[in-house]
Amino acid sequence: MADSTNDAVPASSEYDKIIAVNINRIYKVRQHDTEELTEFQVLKNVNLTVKKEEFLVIVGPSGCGKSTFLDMVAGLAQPTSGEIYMDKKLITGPALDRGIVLQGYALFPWRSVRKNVEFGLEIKNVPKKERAEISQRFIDLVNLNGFEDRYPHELSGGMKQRVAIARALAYDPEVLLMDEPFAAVDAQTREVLQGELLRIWEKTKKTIVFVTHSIDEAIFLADRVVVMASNPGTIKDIIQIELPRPRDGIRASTEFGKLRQEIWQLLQGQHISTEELQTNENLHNEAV
Ligand SMILES: Nc1ncnc2c1ncn2[C@@H]1O[C@H](COP(=O)(O)OP(=O)(O)OP(=O)(O)O)[C@@H](O)[C@H]1O
Repeated sequence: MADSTNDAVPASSEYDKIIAVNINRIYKVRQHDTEELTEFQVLKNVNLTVKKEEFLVIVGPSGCGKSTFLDMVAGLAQPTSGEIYMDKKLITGPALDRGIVLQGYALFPWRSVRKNVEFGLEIKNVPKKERAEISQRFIDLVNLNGFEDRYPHELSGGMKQRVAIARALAYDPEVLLMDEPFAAVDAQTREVLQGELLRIWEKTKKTIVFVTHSIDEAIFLADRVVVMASNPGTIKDIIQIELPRPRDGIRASTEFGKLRQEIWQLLQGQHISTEELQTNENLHNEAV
């Protein structure tokens, strides 16, 4: 579905890419015992601006509405009230200007790596020769050179996720929407993919909205981290991540530790001391 212009576009600067205004999402849920329909508010008054070429990461407790919000930016779901604009145009449905990378890869099992990456280009009617050139460029970019003719079941989890990223990038969307894309891979592969994603982002200058449960992943990747609270889903705070880039080796720094503690406290809604933080080794990459 195409996006349409809207008279009531909110004031925005030339640096704004996506603007969400007063987003509310209410589901009607049937009670098992009485069969009555009750309202369940998932998102309440969410206002958020994503800047052009920004890497924005959203963290928050399970069920706070992160995926719901991302689905709305993708145009796959509609708010009950409120609007989301991209480049001052109201988002009313999905379009190729927004690429989506989900947890669990969602590759086409009957298509080879090359054919998966070419999918969006086929929809855009890009001629065959050009398609082959573009797909090869993105296969190389995600370090899958030599695997072009493999099928998804012949790849590791990390490789499948690389294909999903290459597929989303190949048709050149302006915005990349990523919903826990690395949740299904092992910790080591996850760090490799995070590094690769940053390298690709710096090279391609996309605007990225990325959802994760991992505080470390959020800090490592983001320009800003949006911390959400649940019941109903609201934005609790937005933390600017001013760590220098490139960020290789940054996880061990004091600044990184401070940010980890700050976000952890926000998510817990309570104060915990540095000592407590350090004694909990699992906290590093723990799901929130
Ligand atoms: N179609 C639906 N009908 C009713 N409730 C729904 C529906 N879809 C989602 N929800 C509810 O909305 C809430 C938010 O879901 P959402 O998947 O956006 O949360 P999330 O923050 O992404 O969670 P997680 O981190 O666990 O993936 C959840 O409580 C979920 O049960």
